[in-house]
Amino acid sequence: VLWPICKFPQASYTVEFQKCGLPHAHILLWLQSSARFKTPADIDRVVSAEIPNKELDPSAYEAVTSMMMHGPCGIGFPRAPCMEKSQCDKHFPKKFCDRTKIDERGYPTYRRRNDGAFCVKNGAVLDNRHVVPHNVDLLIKYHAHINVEICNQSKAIKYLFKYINKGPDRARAVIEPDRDRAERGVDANGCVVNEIKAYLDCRYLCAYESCWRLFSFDIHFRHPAILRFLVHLRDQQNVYFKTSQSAEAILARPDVRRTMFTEWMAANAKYESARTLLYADFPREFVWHPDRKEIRTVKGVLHPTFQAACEAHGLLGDDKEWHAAMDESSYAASAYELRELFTLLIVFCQVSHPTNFFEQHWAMMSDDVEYNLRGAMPDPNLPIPSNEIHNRVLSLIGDILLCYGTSLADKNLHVPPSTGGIFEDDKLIFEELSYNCDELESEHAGLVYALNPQQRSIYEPILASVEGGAGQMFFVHGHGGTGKTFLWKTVLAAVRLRGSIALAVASSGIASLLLPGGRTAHSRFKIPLNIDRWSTCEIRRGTQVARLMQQTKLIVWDEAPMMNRHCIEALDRSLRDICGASQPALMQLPFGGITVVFGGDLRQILPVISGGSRGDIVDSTICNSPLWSHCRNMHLTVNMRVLTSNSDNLDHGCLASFARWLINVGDGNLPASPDYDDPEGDWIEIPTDLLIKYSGPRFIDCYAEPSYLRQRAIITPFNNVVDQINECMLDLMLGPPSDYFSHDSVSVPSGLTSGQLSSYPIEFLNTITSPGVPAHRLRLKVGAVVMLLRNVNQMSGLCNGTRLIINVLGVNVIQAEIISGDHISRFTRNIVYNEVLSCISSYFEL
Ligand SMILES: Nc1ncnc2c1ncn2[C@@H]1O[C@H](COP(=O)(O)OP(=O)(O)OP(=O)(O)O)[C@@H](O)[C@H]1O
Repeated sequence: VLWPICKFPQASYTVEFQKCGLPHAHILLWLQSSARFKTPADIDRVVSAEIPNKELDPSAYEAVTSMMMHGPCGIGFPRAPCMEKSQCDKHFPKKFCDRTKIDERGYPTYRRRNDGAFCVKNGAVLDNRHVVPHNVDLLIKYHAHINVEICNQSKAIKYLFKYINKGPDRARAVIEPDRDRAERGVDANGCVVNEIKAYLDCRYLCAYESCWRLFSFDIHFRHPAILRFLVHLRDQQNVYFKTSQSAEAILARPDVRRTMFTEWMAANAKYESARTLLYADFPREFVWHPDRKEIRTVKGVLHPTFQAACEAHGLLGDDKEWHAAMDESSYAASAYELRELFTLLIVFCQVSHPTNFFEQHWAMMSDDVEYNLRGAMPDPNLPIPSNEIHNRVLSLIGDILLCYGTSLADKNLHVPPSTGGIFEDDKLIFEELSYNCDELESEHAGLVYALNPQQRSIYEPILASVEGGAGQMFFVHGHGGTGKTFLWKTVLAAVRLRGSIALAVASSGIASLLLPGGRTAHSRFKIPLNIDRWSTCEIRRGTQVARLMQQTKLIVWDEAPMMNRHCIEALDRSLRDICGASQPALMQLPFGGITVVFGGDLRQILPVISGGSRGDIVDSTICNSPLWSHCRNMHLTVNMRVLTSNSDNLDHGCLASFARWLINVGDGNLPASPDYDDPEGDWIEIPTDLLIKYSGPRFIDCYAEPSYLRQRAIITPFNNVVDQINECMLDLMLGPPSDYFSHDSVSVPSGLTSGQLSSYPIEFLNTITSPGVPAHRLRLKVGAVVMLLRNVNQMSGLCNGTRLIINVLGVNVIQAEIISGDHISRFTRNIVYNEVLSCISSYFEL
């Protein structure tokens, strides 16, 4: 039993330990810090760790030696209950000590003089080193083992509270048998009523807690409560702000104009009774809520309820936000854009009632559908049943969902009856076979003609493998600019113009945009995000994706070295299974007999293994996969980027030397600079002739021009520096900023109980920053450059790395223009704040 006494020695309560049947209860008294315990001598008066003098006080000697001697334990007494791994877990015997001391942490070391005092217990001689700290008067009065400790400084006081709230070590639980129902009362609904049990069904308070409450001890308090009354001259109140905030944003804050003092004046004007009170007396009848003055005011509008204010902030976690996004977009967006936005919301934004959501908005997504149906009818004036249009919109949304690798059924949307169109059930195959063969032919002819000898020596065996059905596996090594993408385009065109299916994938979204018909490997093959050596792709036999795989003749996988080998092995397992379903012999072949070409530069980014060591990273690369032994390695070494660059602005000699220098960096051939004697890093000096000296126009004069922004970027390795640069650049731009806030919650299926959940309050979640996820507050302005951090829609060029310029900042929707990749100048409306907008990183360029 551990018991705190706060007012010792005038403890006003009487706890009769012996009556409790605990004559030798182990009681720990923590003596609260007070003026009495300022010096070691004060402590010595109350707590002792020494054997009293038998001659002077026999009863004290008797009490201490019978109850407060620890042990014997240690050598010769290994079975003592305190012994753990040959050591006493209470650290007895203690050291002799001439006087009581309190260490800097607030823990006391009691006086244990080496004065020859001893007693004999269980045949062992024990001296002052074995005395448990005690108070002699308490021992004599209660005749119980009462361990007394001084809780002398605030650092140690936490124990006082810890022990109170710790609860008992033991509890008794009773499992009652289900007695005969007849003995019990049954209410009108047939439910058993056990009045006695219901009466006794009370909250359990442990002994410590109940005593703590009975004695009304404070847990904490501050006395006296002090509130500083603000006084200032008219419009001369202090305004606190961060240097990074713009003047407009500061002035828009309601707390800037309304202070405690101005509101006192306002209350005087409004309430008769207030005029009788002095400022200092005001709190007796009025309450000042420092936080309430602004919480209901959003962008200068005072909302009637907190809920309305939350809604205006877009903080409500129901579908309202998505409905509002659709409504907001409907004023300016076309039906086609609205369908894309709708699909985006369904895929990324966890809409809770997809069917309701669709039913409420399908009409606004149907303008062009009705127009097209009428155009196809012999008499355009005939009425079209709304059911027909409804289903047509659904089916168009189904087509977009397919591009995201999902379907109407997967998203709990109604599946309309089939219209019986060609390839209705195999849209993915149809899509892959619908390339324009004439265009492909002329493109291919030009590309093949231009191939350099190295590229040709790779192109031919790949085509031979595809045409002969040999199902070979290739790996094409090549540094940046050696013409890998050029080669992929040639090979893909060659296979596709023959009417065969060739799938182009890349490990990253931005690289996939460079390939014709390119997708990320994860989305194309449904590779699970949590991957291990036993994973398989989430492609079921008999599905559209599975049928597409069975028809595929070639897979080109760019930037393969940055993919964990388990992803590649998962694809191998899945393709063996899917292709082997129709021809069992294919199960024995890598990738089910499909020719697969991997490409990349092993010196570039390797797979990211969170918390992994260098060895883990190397182990996860493709060349350590068992599949590697099947791989035919080919090399591209001629830097075509240097050879073919025909820009007048570029000095070819400089470009070539830069390319050579870059290869040397990658190969580790450059010595660390003698100027930077840094044992941690490998510092390499960039030759001054490779540095570009900037002498162009200023950012503030040109930032409205997309072509200016497209060619410029600031790259820094740390997110906090990015944030600082963003703030600085945003301030340089004209116009008011808009703030968008993320909406974070703890994922409940992660095994947390509700108690554990409450230890992750929203405020805490909002402070968490992690790589790849922007901060809780995203500040944007029209004209700002942002970069997408997720693959939102690769077909539209919206993927991880796509840069856009903000054109319109709505409440729920942002309209932006793409400024990088092949989809430049495409307007996109389908970026909606909350989960999806959280994939945007504010990103500026000079
Ligand atoms: N055989 C060729 N004839 C003419 N131009 C070529 C040839 N091969 C490549 N190029 C050109 O060289 C440049 C670099 O080629 P490409 O982008 O294919 O290289 P890469 O290896 O994919 O580079 P990175 O790894 O940096 O993406 C491109 O402009 C491309 O058009």
